Parts: sequence; structure tokens; C-alpha cells
Amino acid sequence: MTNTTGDRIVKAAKLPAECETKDDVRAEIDRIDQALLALFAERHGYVTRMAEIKTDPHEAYDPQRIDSMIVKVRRRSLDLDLDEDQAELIWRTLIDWNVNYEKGIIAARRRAK
Ligand SMILES: C=C(O[C@@H]1C=C(C(=O)O)C=C[C@H]1O)C(=O)O
Repeated sequence: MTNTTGDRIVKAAKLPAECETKDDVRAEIDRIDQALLALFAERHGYVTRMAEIKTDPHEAYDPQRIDSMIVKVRRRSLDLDLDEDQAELIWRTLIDWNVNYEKGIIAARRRAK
């Protein structure tokens, strides 16, 4: 299911306005978190593959790629009425972790040679 801008959205069992109790809200949050986790896991598979393709630990940090991603994240947050700073913080935290993850994989592979 996608929205008008072509973004994949998770079908809500209840829309926010239809939630009458805290448990109603939490059930929907849990449903979305489950979908987010699956997407994070899928994304991580590509980050791992990227670590296999890169040959130098210094390649792990790609500032141009990161800057372009943050521009897109902030712009799409605006379109989705999400706080841009919150979105940027989430993505920078994710990317920072991935950079260190990639560095570790690349460095370990080089040591093993
Ligand atoms: C996945 C990559 O490696 C790093 C991790 C990134 C990410 O988690 O999106 C983005 C840039 C890189 O610093 C990449 O170079 O595209």
C-alpha cells in the first residue's frame, strides 16, 4: 500500500482518531514498529553488502552520500509534516552506527589477509 507520493505506508487497523484507549494506540504503534524493524533489517543487509564491496575502512564514511541523504530526509519530513530535526537525528544515528559497523567488517577482512 502506498500514499499519494508513492511512499510505502503500513495499513492502520485503527487511524489515530479511531483509537479510544492507550492500548488502542499502543497496538498501532507496536504494529508500525514491527514493520519498521523489518525494514531496518532489510536495509542492514544492504549495508553489510556495501561493507563487502568497500576495500578501505576510510570508505565507510561517505560525507557526500550522507549529506545528500539528509537533504532528502529533511525534505520528505517536511512533506509528511514530521519534525525535520527529529528525522535527521534518527538517520544520522543510524548512519553513524553503520559507518562503524562497516569499518569493523572492512578492517577485519584486511587483517585476515
Ligand atoms: C551504505 C553506505 O555506507 C555508509 C552508510 C550509509 C547508510 O547507512 O546509509 C551511508 C553512507 C556511508 O557512510 C554507502 O556508502 O552508501
